[in-house]
Amino acid sequence: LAAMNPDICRERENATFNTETLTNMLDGSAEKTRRRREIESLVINDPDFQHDDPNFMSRSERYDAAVKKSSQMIMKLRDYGISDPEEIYFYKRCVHRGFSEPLDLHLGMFLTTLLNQASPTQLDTFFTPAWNLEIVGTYAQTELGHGTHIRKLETTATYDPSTQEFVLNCPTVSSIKWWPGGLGKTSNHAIVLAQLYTLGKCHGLHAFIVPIRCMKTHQPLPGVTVGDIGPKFGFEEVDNGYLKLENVRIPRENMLMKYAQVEPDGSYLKPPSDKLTYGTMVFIRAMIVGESARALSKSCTIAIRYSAVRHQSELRPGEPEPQILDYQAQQYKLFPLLAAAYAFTFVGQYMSDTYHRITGHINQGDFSQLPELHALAAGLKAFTTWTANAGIEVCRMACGGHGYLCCSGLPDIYVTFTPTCTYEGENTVMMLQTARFLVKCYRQAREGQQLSGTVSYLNEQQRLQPQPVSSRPTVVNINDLASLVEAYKLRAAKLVEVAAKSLQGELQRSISQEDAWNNSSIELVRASDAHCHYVVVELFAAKLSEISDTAVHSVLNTLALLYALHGITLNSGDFLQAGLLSVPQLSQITQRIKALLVEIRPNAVALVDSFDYNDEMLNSVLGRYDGNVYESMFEWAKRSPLNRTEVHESYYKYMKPLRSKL
Ligand SMILES: CC(C)(COP(=O)(O)OP(=O)(O)OC[C@H]1O[C@@H](n2cnc3c(N)ncnc32)[C@H](O)[C@@H]1OP(=O)(O)O)[C@@H](O)C(=O)NCCC(=O)NCCSC(=O)CCCC(=O)O
Ligand SMILES: Cc1cc2nc3c(=O)[nH]c(=O)nc-3n(C[C@H](O)[C@H](O)[C@H](O)COP(=O)(O)OP(=O)(O)OC[C@H]3O[C@@H](n4cnc5c(N)ncnc54)[C@H](O)[C@@H]3O)c2cc1C
Repeated sequence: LAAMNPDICRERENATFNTETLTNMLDGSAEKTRRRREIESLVINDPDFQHDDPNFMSRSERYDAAVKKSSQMIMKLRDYGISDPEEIYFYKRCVHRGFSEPLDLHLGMFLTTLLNQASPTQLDTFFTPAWNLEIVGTYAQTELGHGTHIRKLETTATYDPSTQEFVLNCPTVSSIKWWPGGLGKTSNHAIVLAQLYTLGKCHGLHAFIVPIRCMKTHQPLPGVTVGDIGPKFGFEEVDNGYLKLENVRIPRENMLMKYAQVEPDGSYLKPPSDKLTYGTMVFIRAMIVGESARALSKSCTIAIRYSAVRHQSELRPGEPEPQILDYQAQQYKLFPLLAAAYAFTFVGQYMSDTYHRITGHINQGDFSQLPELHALAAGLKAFTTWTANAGIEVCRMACGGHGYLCCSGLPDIYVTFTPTCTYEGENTVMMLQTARFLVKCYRQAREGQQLSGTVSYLNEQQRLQPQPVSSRPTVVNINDLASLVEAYKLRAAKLVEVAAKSLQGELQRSISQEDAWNNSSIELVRASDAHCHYVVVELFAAKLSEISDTAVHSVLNTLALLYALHGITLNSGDFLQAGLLSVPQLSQITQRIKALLVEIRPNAVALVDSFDYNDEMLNSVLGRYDGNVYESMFEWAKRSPLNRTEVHESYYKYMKPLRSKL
């Protein structure tokens, strides 16, 4: 075993807090950390789950290996008796080393949609076979022609009372289902979102369970055309698919009927809210917030550990080359992202808790908090994925040339993560959904209604009217987190007002609501962004009050300040325009940020160690815990398929004959 790299050892000795304490806090408790590690080691020490480097495999081999692992995983989860959803998730994440896999849609959306939208009788019929993987399903909503605007989806489900069946059709090319994960080759069922027609009337989008492949032979059923949509930017393990349905008949009982219903004679019973069909999307959006934290914390782990062992250039003439982590510019790239990774971890926990709390109420028949849940999940999904997406690239480039190698792990993190900005609701579209809610709340507050929850700040609109800077004694205290939270709140209030006024102004030019909305999109997206930014800063600050360990508290407080101040510098125009900040304060903030970078420097490696990514999970030669990067890069390169022979066959086929001809 090679010795630990001395630079990275020194980093760990210099930390001012106990890594394990922080890891326990991130997991929820010491017991939870123990259990997570136990589950991870079950996978890592399992010979069936030895991980061949996918970079040296073809797409078909990667799909094959992923299906093999998933099948074994299901057996082993049974054998070990792991049934807690969180524990299943740890196990699964470790089995697939963070890659997406063909059963993702079955586990994440097919089962979830059944649980939330099937009637009790339907659950009896479908859930157990689906849980036992006899039924393997996907969530088939998006079509070639429409992903965002789902009201315009064209697939139809027409009720035939004479046989008590629905007849499904994709009548046009643009109505072919396109994208669903696991649809191409893996699934034998799909939850298909289709326009419901009964007794000659269209009732909009509803969910149907459609068998697509024979349960015995796995051949496509009559009327079903199904396949893989081809190679993508990433997601190579996943058979995202197409599906064309032609006069496919399913029993009446296959429409999910917990809320809306079609009776045997074809009469239609309305759901209590027509947005309940969209529930699974809200769930996944809420979960994606935590994924943003993971993608960013992994990338920071790689870039910061590597920056601690990499030496380059001269800082002072004649002295040894410094660790690149000692360059202020390097710290300025990485530490704000590290702070964001922590912020998003806490926001992810909050979003998951909030989802479960409000879904609990919905299951009791109380739908009152659904609009806020939707607005929050949509906005935070967009806000955190945008930041993490850009941040992964910053981390990769901060590793110089070696970041471009697949063995750095960063390209895979990027291509796996970047579609979160698009799927489950395109980010701009999601921001506009949040804005719709914010503008509505703003108007309600204006009319004197008392708002609660994350938008309660809009109640204070009168008090919030920004005054000229000169008439205020102090604007914001840049050393005080509570004061920064307040500034973010005021900025959000201001930008919501700007957006609402833009709408109002447009309407006064007597154009339609819809055109006014389109002409105000820039302001609307910015309002949502500011609202989400406020929520994130607020939650980070709130988290600090829960931390009892003083050393951990101190280092997280530094990170929270950095997160808040860095966000102000990125959006300084807003804060200046709103009169929340003075010009001299801007340069004070830069000075303060520099001081915070210096404070964080000795703890940087310990802060990424606390995320506790096992080397097997991180899958990065640059991010190795022991810091021995060059040796393992050289070993990895030797395994490149091009190196299987000393002389490649192309030499004999092309170069050698060419030489004799010239
Ligand atoms: C953009 C919208 C939201 C627009 O919907 P619409 O019905 O036309 O709505 P509107 O007229 O703008 O608003 C009407 C109203 O509906 C509300 N609403 C909208 N969505 C929800 C929701 N989920 N929960 C609760 N409420 C919702 C809106 O807030 C509006 O409310 P309001 O009228 O203002 O009171 C919708 O079409 C949509 O959600 N599009 C995005 C599609 C999407 O997310 N697809 C995901 C496919 S699955 C996938 O990508 C899986 C990948 C996973 C993987 O591979 O791992
Ligand atoms: C890897 C991957 C996996 C997927 N898995 C699934 C799956 O399992 N099941 C499934 O059903 N779908 C799946 N999808 C599809 C995905 O949900 C859609 O691609 C997504 O919802 C975006 O819709 P779109 O492709 O129609 O984009 P478009 O809506 O065409 O977006 C294109 C551009 O138009 C803009 N735009 C659109 N509407 C508006 C508006 N109202 N206002 C302002 N701007 C607008 C967008 O901001 C964007 O810039 C997957 C997609 C990917 C990439």
